[in-house]
Amino acid sequence: MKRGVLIVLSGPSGVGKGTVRKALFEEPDIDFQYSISMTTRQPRNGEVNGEDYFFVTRDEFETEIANGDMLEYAEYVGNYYGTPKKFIDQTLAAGRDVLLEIDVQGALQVKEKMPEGAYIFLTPPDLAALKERLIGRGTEAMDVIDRRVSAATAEIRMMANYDYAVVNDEVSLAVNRIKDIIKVERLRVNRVLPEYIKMIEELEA
Ligand SMILES: Nc1ncnc2c1ncn2[C@@H]1O[C@H](COP(=O)(O)OP(=O)(O)OP(=O)(O)O)[C@@H](O)[C@H]1O
Ligand SMILES: Nc1nc2c(ncn2[C@@H]2O[C@H](COP(=O)(O)O)[C@@H](O)[C@H]2O)c(=O)[nH]1
Repeated sequence: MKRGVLIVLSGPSGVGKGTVRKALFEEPDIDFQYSISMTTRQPRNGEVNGEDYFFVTRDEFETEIANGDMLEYAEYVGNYYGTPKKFIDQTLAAGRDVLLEIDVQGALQVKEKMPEGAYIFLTPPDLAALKERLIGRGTEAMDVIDRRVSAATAEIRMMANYDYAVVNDEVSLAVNRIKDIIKVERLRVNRVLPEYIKMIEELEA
């Protein structure tokens, strides 16, 4: 059985990864599994355990690390964030496509282990827009926003380590760009080539 496609959507906090991912998953032709991350950060209003994140204590997170259960993890602005390994292994082995939405440190760790994935860096039009988005979201205090914007300047320098860069100027445009990347990736891993061959045969008939 063929393995699923691994897409890693990454980029600075506030660039719009979650917004773009949710819009992407509403597209009728997208059938990806979403990897729910684990974090030690406190839930925001409306966030649901097991849907947005698995919210755990630092001790619980460190036990997962010690047991080798994390595909990757990073400490970001004072909290742990990481990707449970079992879900990724099982989903890909079952031939299902999976999307990770993670920070830059984590994405580069996954790339070391799974270079066959597609690594997409979502970038803001500029840093001022990034800060405005974080302020507009209204979920972090100003000192945390400043730390996230400061982390972003180092993260944007890592863009060249990715396979693709996508500007999130408008959500619908970013979604279409990512859908094009997914098509290319499916062709690359030979998953839809038969459909194209059938199309060519029909055109030639
Ligand atoms: N293209 C866009 N234009 C304007 N605002 C946007 C755009 N994309 C997202 N936003 C807004 O920016 C804010 C941050 O978006 P979002 O929470 O999706 O970012 P994120 O990258 O997932 O952040 P984090 O990594 O911190 O979870 C939200 O208020 C969202 O509505
Ligand atoms: N390395 C990882 N980073 C992750 C993961 N899940 C989310 N994140 C990133 O953390 C920051 C902050 O997230 P927030 O929800 O507190 O705003 C952001 O860049 C996320 O993309 C993960 O599993 N591993």
